[in-house]
Amino acid sequence: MDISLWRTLDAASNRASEGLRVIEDFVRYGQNDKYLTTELKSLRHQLDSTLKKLDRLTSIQSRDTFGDVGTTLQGKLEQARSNWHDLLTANFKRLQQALRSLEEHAKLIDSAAATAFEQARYQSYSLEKMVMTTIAASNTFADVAIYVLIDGQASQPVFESLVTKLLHAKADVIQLRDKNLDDRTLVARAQCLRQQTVGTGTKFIVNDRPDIARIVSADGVHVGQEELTVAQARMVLGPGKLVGVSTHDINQARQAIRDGADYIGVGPTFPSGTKSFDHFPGLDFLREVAAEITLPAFAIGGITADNAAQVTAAGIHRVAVSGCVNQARDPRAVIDSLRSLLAG
Ligand SMILES: Cc1ncc(COP(=O)(O)OP(=O)(O)O)c(N)n1
Ligand SMILES: Cc1nc(C(=O)O)sc1CCOP(=O)(O)O
Ligand SMILES: [Mg+2]
Repeated sequence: MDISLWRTLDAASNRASEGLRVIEDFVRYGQNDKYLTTELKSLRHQLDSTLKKLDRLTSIQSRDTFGDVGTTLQGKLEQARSNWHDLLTANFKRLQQALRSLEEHAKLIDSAAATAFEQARYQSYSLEKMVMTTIAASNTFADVAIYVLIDGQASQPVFESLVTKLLHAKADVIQLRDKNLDDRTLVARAQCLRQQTVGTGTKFIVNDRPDIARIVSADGVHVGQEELTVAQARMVLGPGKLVGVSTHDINQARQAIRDGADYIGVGPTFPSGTKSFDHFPGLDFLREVAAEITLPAFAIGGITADNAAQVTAAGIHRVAVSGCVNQARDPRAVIDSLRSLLAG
């Protein structure tokens, strides 16, 4: 066996492991994201076990760091990482290029190892999407705590007046969720909500309908477990828009991350006057999400200023509410007290 092949495998395996470690450290210590850390760790272990199957000793013996012409060719760019995005992008690239090199060179000696490196490379593409989306979404929703769901109301003027109150109350997100209006009326309400929210800092999400979200240039869409997938919703909405997903158990929450959702609804937490449910994952589910997920998560279902402290005690500091705000005589007072409870 040509020693140069072992030298190449040694260098590429070190590069892959190092790139993966940088990403894992960032997600673990910088983001405190247990789920993503676990996924990255599992890829690292998988990679280690494939590398072990190759002849690691021969590979190390063939190492010639001082004779490597590449060690003195480091570009300026390699020392310059101006933000988390650059740092992660560079290290995912390093990982993927190293995996490709391992795959191509392993083909010369061990086709099973080559296939394993190929699988690891595909997994790294998915992980890149999950990590980058989660961190970007955490930034997008950094100051977002109160998400209000409203229906289309009895008329356009009544609707406009409700939206005006919610904007004065500084609701962070308003979702238009109406299961009864015909499409044209729904589009008219959505257009009105778009005009009222534009430039205010309040995000505008359409429930269920990426087509309507696109028509009115909403900020995003919210989909449920039996509706369009995140990828399908993005296909309709176009790039740069938010897609949220309802989740009712921890596996659905993990799947939403793998699908590249920007946020999740987690519930139902308590019995709700807005929608009826047979099953309540409740506070236990909120605790599970808080323990391992940093993708923005909004507790939903029967949340009011009277029980919001239980939500924060479960580790969730964002809520999506409907009844407690829309039926209040003073929506602003409710939003203010929710906000101070969530901040506490
Ligand atoms: C923020 C948020 N979370 C959950 C839901 C519920 O969505 P879904 O399960 O699709 O049910 P419907 O709202 O469509 O009845 C939501 N709308 N928003
Ligand atoms: C629409 C909806 N979805 C839920 C879920 O758990 O997925 S709970 C819910 C109702 C939210 O309204 P309220 O604050 O009035 O209970
Ligand atoms: Mg829905």
